[in-house]
Amino acid sequence: MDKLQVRAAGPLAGEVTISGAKNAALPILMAAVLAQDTMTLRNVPELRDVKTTIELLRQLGAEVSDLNDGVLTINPATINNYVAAYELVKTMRASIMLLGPLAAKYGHADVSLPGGCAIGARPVNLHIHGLQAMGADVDVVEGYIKARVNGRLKGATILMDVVSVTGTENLMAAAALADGITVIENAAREPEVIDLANCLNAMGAKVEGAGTDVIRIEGVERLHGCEYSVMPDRIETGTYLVAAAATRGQVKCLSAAPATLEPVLLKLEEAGAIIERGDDWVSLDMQGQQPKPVSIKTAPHPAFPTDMQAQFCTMNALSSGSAHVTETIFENRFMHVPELQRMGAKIEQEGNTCIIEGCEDLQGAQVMATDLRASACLVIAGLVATGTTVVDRIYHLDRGYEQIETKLAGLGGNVVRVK
Ligand SMILES: CC(=O)N[C@H]1[C@@H](OP(=O)(O)OP(=O)(O)OC[C@H]2O[C@@H](n3ccc(=O)[nH]c3=O)[C@H](O)[C@@H]2O)O[C@H](CO)[C@@H](O)[C@@H]1O
Ligand SMILES: C=C(OP(=O)(O)O)C(=O)O
Repeated sequence: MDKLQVRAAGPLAGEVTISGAKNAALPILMAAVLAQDTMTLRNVPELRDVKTTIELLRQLGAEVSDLNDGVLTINPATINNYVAAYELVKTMRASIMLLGPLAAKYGHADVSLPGGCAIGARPVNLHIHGLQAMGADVDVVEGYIKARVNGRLKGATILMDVVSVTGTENLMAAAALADGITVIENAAREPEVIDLANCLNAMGAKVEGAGTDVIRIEGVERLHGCEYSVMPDRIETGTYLVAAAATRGQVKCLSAAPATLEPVLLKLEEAGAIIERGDDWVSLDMQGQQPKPVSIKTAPHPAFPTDMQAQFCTMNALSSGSAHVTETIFENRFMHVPELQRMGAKIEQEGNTCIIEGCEDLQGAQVMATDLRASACLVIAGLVATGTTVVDRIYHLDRGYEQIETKLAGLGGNVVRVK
């Protein structure tokens, strides 16, 4: 199993090119199932989750090219199997996003229940209830969600009890082919929901209101293939900005979309960073200063994203004071805290809040990555710690960060992958 060996090498400095967003690419790749003919997707990141999605689509019978310099073609016309099997779904929860498109296009979807993961139970009841409201018969049998539709799904008004990103995306994609109008109330407003809506509209769908909490979809009878470029990854961007802040360095992120990460940029400014932004770039400069502590509370967009919480824990652990970090989205998203404590971080957890006392530096240790963003926060800690940090189980990291060791090395970081 691969590990990352990280050593401090002073402040990070330089430019890094941001990849396409994992959380936009995955729903878009799965929504390709809805098209009549070939989709050409650009800026697709080379990630383990993308490879898993390609494998899932191929198992359905779709003709999918290999990923070449960010370009992927998917011809869904050859799909003849409607089962997303446990073996792949268990490695990637986002596979649930095949449920809506398969049910809408083929009237038949058997998608393995994804199950919980390190950060929480992550139920999918809202995905199921929404499809039922659109007229699908949905049962959970032997670990599989089995959806059957007689004819077309019917447009419906759906109130989401909880704001769910993939729940909104699944139902929005399904509604694109439904008969009539679907209104999703209390919809997620994340930028990735907008990106999926833009792609669906490029395929001929009629989606309005994505990015607000009410999305209206007028179903159409068929969707065609299109060319679409996936938005830049706002969480990858935020991760490199925090890495530079924690090392008291400077970084310019290219091919980024700063407008999608405003809450993170505001908190970095509060930490003392000088942030500059253009349409497709954002830079951070700490001018050699230790970050100031910043309290954060995660919540659905446009509030502070849960996917940046772990990285901010590391930055606060290296700050000049005391901060509170409160997680309100997932019930178990502090698995990185004991690992940071092993590196000398002063963190006390009380329920869903961590109280963090900053210090000048951490000590290198052998640590275990428990999920994607926990892995990133441990790598950032290793960039500042004395001695060597070895981050184990980095298959989590490979799910969502393209070539992290190469990109960090380009900024002067000392990060080596060891087999
Ligand atoms: C592939 C992808 O885009 N993943 C992102 C997506 O995950 P994901 O879409 O799985 O997360 P959700 O937005 O659905 O989860 C938000 C909350 O809703 C709850 N819930 C969700 C669905 C449901 O049917 N019932 C229910 O109770 C969850 O347990 C959680 O407490 O949004 C999360 C929250 O921004 C991010 O951390 C993930 O990176
Ligand atoms: C939690 C995440 O992803 P996923 O929903 O794919 O597990 C993440 O990107 O931080």
